[in-house]
Amino acid sequence: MTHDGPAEVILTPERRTIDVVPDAERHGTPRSQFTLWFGANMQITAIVDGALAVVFGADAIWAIVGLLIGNIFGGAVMALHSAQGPRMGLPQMISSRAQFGVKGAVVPLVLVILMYLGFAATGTVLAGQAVNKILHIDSPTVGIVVFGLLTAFVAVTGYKLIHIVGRIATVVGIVGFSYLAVRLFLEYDVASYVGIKGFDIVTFLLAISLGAGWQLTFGPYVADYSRYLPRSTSESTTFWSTFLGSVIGSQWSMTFGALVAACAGDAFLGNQVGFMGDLAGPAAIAFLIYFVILVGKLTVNVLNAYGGFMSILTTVTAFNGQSRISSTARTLYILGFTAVSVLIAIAASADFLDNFKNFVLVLLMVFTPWSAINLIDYYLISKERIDIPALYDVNGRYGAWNFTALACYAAGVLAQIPFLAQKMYTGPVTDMLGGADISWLVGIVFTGLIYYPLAKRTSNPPSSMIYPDHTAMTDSRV
Ligand SMILES: Nc1ccnc(=O)[nH]1
Repeated sequence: MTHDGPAEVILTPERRTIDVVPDAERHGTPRSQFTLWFGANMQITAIVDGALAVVFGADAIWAIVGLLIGNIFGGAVMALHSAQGPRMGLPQMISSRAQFGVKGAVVPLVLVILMYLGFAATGTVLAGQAVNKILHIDSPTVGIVVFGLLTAFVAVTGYKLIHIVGRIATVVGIVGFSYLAVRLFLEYDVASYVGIKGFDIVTFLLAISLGAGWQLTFGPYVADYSRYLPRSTSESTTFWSTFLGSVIGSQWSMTFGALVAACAGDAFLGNQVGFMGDLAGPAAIAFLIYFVILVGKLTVNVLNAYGGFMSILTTVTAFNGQSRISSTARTLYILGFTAVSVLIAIAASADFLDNFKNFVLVLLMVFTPWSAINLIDYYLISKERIDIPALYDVNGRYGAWNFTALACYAAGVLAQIPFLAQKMYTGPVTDMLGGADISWLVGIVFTGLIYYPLAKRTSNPPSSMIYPDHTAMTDSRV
């Protein structure tokens, strides 16, 4: 385990926001990436995601295989973003200024903020139910507000506490989910519900999309939690610890979800949180399972509040030129974000939430082109050399608006339309493919193919990583 120092250090609110983390503040080991992403994925929404693969028609066995393929593909992309953290020392989204320009990055940022709010609001509804079960309270509002306060507390305290919550979620997740799996096999003749339908390509591809989509939405989060690691931390260790944590955690949850859906279908989908408690059996154990659900949702929702506030700050500072804010302002940003997500959660009817989830999945189409552009520039064009002071300067190397990146981004979003299979719209190519949705793959590949040659010609990367003067950091790789 890494040493984060005494409790008063862990509980002192973090000061850094979107500025570079200097060497003196770097600490920890990549193992923290494993526990954070494992813990954040051992959660009820991942179970629901896995269950959906079966609800939409796949046999549980094929759903599990498809989810695994998707998790591996999407997990590789998200972990490549994470591997940027130690070298840059920057949160994930501000690095997009290197591709899109200081103001141009606002385009993907606004969409990322909407995603953060969407996940925070929907997650808060489920976690609020777990809080209510624990406290024996009926009013949904109480659970939602309590969960919002917990989220804000951890997010304000910041990085060190977030990693500790990740470790707790890892341990309680393993214990709780193992117990539930045993209960599922005791309560249901699981073998008689799986392997009964044959292979079907459309639902198999959907399972892949559900796994990949889940991982890809974590792309905008990841470097936020690897940016304090020592600069000497190897890229491959950061990659693998993030990848394995995220893929194993989500695959575990989704496999469980696919089996639950095969055995219990609607009984689970109609009442996910309550179903888990009932499956747990005796009231005392059900209580512990609600706690496990709460800790898993808290871990991921803290990431929503933390990444959400930094994305809002990155948007605002593109126009007012600041790069640091006071601790009070930082706290207010986080409270503001959490308050809005709580209000949406309270106001939203169950039906609205369903639509909102769909909306969030639609948002996925705007992240795949962002991932492609951010990763291709960082690894293949800039070759891991970023002029960090220029990220905060509209007159710097990256300028205010990078029209090449913005045009490729727009093209990458539009190219996916014929391939979509959403509740609101199904594209013509999707119909030709019999309903199979491969839009996320199109979003990555198409954007990459047009962006690489154009950016290669137009971009102007520095010859080594340039850190701000005040940090006295130099690039050890030149
Ligand atoms: N990207 C995300 C997936 C699931 N839940 C979240 O809160 N966020």
